Amino acid sequence: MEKLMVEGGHPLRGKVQVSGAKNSAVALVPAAILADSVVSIENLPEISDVETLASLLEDIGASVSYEGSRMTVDPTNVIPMPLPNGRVKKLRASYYMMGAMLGKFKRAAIGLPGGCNLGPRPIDQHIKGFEALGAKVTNEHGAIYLRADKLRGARIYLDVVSVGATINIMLAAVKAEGRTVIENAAKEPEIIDVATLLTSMGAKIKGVGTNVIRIDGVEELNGCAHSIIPDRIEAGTYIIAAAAMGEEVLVDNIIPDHLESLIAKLREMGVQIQAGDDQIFIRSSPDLTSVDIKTLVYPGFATDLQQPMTVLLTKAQGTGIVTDTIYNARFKHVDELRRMGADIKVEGRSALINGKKRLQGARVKASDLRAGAALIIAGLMAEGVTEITGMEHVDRGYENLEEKLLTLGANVWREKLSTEEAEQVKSS
Ligand SMILES: CC(=O)N[C@H]1[C@@H](OP(=O)(O)OP(=O)(O)OC[C@H]2O[C@@H](n3ccc(=O)[nH]c3=O)[C@H](O)[C@@H]2O)O[C@H](CO)[C@@H](O)[C@@H]1O
Ligand SMILES: C=C(OP(=O)(O)O)C(=O)O
Repeated sequence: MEKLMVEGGHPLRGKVQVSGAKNSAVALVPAAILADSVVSIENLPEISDVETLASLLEDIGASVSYEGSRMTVDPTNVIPMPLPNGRVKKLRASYYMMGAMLGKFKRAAIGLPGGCNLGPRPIDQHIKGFEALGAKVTNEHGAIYLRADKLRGARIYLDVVSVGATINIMLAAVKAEGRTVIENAAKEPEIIDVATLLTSMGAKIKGVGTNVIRIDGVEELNGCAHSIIPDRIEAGTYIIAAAAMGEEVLVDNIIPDHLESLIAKLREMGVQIQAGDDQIFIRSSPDLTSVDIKTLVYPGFATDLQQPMTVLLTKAQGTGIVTDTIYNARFKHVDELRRMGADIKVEGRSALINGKKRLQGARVKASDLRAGAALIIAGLMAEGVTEITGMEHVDRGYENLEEKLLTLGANVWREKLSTEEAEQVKSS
């Protein structure tokens, strides 16, 4: 077990390159099995979620190889092997194996997924979609069994706008007979990225990026090459870090349009931001003003950036209210921030942040991926050294985190936990 040590107070300066999007990659890798020949995925982030998914593909007979940030998947010999718990539980996105295997084999047996503990993360809308396509779905001893004689296109109205359900239904429907219409679909850029890959394979998909997606099933899908879009959440994390501590920071290899809601809020706070074609320049200000944030489905403010944003608000003048309408329990970072001197109250699905508080280095624990990102930014801002455990969550989603922060002038390093510390972390 390791901890990240962050010595605070160093201004950030320079350029950081953003990697491929985690939340695309975790759907693109399972999608590759739908093809009948080799799929090459470029700009793949080197993160543990991708490694886990690649190992699941190997478990069902795919051949996976890497060359730098390119992954090649040869799905020629895949078989519908059950994937019970174990590694499936390590991440939420293992649920994309359900849609991909159902689409490919008309059957699948997959353990219930894991992922960040953000409160309940139901998959009823995914199941509703699979059933509408003709699958019989049962939950037996903690695993979901899907079986269909035939998949037939259907009209599916999502009761909640869900990224996961939209993608999973697309994966299951691309080879179904006839037309599938997903109504009230999510519009996140990662969904468009998955549809782009499927279209390159030969799928017929229209309307992605709107709330009605139409899919005309095809019999076969072929191999192709695809490059993943930049990670808007990783980019947002560095942008928020720069808004807190940046003298002059350039966040490069991004799609600024994907970050509009964040940019608008940061400008409202007084952060200087210039957006170019594929980069954003950020300069912090000593006089930041508080704002209120409400997370919403895309293009609203991303729930994944809510936790890092909470930290920035501890520095601003006034009181900011952060309301998470997607995950109402996504506030586990708040107790840890309080240990560092933050003045934050959680009421229902909102956090009230009283600003202009100086943070102090402390021993804190990352309870989930973006809580970890938030604590790292807090560490960069704090006086003294912050020790962050729970880094396995952060490693699920941030490629070369230390290297990138060091390039910007931060002072961060990892240390192994002593046996005593490891015991304490396990029992806390
Ligand atoms: C819309 C939204 O902001 N989605 C975010 C959500 O995606 P993620 O894929 O985790 O969640 P969904 O988009 O699927 O779910 C959105 C909401 O719908 C609910 N739900 C979902 C599926 C279902 O079958 N039943 C159901 O009730 C969820 O509990 C949640 O409140 O978290 C990801 C990781 O933090 C983010 O990258 C996504 O941008
Ligand atoms: C919560 C996240 O990941 P996951 O849905 O994979 O747990 C995230 O990307 O912020």
